[in-house]
Parts: sequence; structure tokens; C-alpha cells
Amino acid sequence: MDVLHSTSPDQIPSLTATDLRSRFLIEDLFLQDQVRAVYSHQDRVVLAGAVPASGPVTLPTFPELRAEHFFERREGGIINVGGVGTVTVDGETYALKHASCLYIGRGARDVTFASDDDGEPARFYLFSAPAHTTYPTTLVEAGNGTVRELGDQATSNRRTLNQYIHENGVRSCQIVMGVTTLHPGSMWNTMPAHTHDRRMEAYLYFDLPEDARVVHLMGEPKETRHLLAANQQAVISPSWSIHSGVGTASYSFVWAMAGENQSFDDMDAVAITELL
Ligand SMILES: O=C(O)C(=O)C[C@H](O)C(=O)CO
Ligand SMILES: [Zn+2]
Repeated sequence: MDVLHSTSPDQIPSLTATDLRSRFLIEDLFLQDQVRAVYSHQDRVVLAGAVPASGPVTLPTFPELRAEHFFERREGGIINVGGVGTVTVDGETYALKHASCLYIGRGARDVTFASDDDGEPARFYLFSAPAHTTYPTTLVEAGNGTVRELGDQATSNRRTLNQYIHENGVRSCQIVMGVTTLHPGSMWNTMPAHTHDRRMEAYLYFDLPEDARVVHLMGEPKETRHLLAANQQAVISPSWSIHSGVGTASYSFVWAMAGENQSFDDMDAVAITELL
């Protein structure tokens, strides 16, 4: 498990493009037959990728957690960004099609990932945060969350947002999680941009063609930078940073937050004309 320390906004002007990528972009979360995890000191979230290619893989108890099992003091949301697969939690098996979501509550002990078809393995993205109590482990099929239609074709940002884990959906201690899909021909996500000082957020871009990129904007509104993200790469956004991007092709992304509150609409919008 890699550990990513926090970065203060006043460090940003001194960082090179390579420095920015190593602090905020996770390029290789999905490795064949492994569970690869990154511990971020932004609200102590863990981002992990599991790719059961030649057989099932089990979620390890990473020593950095100093826990008996991964979910001893944590909860997690999982979205499958690959082929159809299953997640087995303490003997109960959940089938996850592409873009479906599974919430796992605190206290789960044994978690195993498997693919239905080794030729097209599942790719499970896990976002986990510390939890103070146990909410039930719950599956939500792709598209069955709370749906919001956002943006406009005229500004190239027409998109469908599916909220899965949130205050009025699958309950959790901290995690708010869902998937946004750009409509064909629309490339901009989250523009106008925003920050939310009470929550960090991570974006995992997926369903982006291999030869395409998302130009992801980050940083304080008046000191923005960009990161070029490829398919199935994740960006960590501290609470002081905007998080918005434009693709060279249409794409989807998993957004997931943790922190002080779970109020999706508690965000501070930044007018496009205010960005520098
Ligand atoms: O398309 C969007 O806009 C989003 O999906 C925004 C994210 O959900 C977000 O940043 C929530 O804070
Ligand atoms: Zn946000």
C-alpha cells in the first residue's frame, strides 16, 4: 500500500508537472490479479483497484491499517469499471455488472473479488473511509441511483449523474459516491467548477478510449493547474481544490467523497470568469 501525504495549497506553485502527478494522480490502480491500494491522508481515505484475472483475489489487511481486517474500522464503496464480476462479503455473493455499486459496511471480515469471464475481467474500484458504525452492505445496480441530469449540449457538458451512496440513498458514515456519464459529444465535467471545504473528493475516470485523455483541472480557483489523466486513472482532490475536466472523447467517472458532512449540495461554485 502506498501512502500519499497531504499537500498544502501554498506548495502548489513550486511543484513541477511530475510532482503534481505523483501527489494527486494515481496512474496504476488496476494490476492483473492484485489488489493495489493507496492510503491518502486527505480524510484518511483508501483507494484500491482489484482485477481478478486468472482467479479470485482477496482483499488483504494492509499492515499500514494496523487492523485485524480491512473493514474493522472502515466502510467502502465499490464500483465495477470492467467486465461482469462478483464480490463476496462474509459468504454472501453480490453480482456487479459494469458501473454497478456495492456498499460494504464496517465490520465485514472476508472480501473476495472474482470475474465471470477471465477474458474480460472485472475491475473493481474501492473507495474506503473510516467509519464509526455499521450500515448494511447493499448493492445498487448501474443506473438505479438517484439520477440528476446536468449541463447542456450547447456548452458541451450534458451529463447524467447517478448518486448511489448518499443521504437519501444507500446510507453510510462518511462516503458519498456515484457515477457521472457524459453524453455523446459532451466533454466537460463539473464546469462551472466548485470546491467543498468540508469534504475531499476523488475522481476515477473510466470508459475513456485508450488513446484519449481527460485534462483535469485542479488547484485553488485562482491558482489552477492541470493533470492529464488516462482511462482508469484516479485524481485525489483536497478540499481546497477545484476538480473539473475536459476529455478529448466522452467518458464516465466515479466520484467519491468523505469528510465533515455528506451534503452533496454543500459546495462553493466558482464562476468560470473567476478561474485563473
Ligand atoms: O458532473 C458533475 O458535475 C459531477 O459529477 C460532480 C461531482 O459529483 C462532484 O464534484 C460532487 O461534489
Ligand atoms: Zn465536488
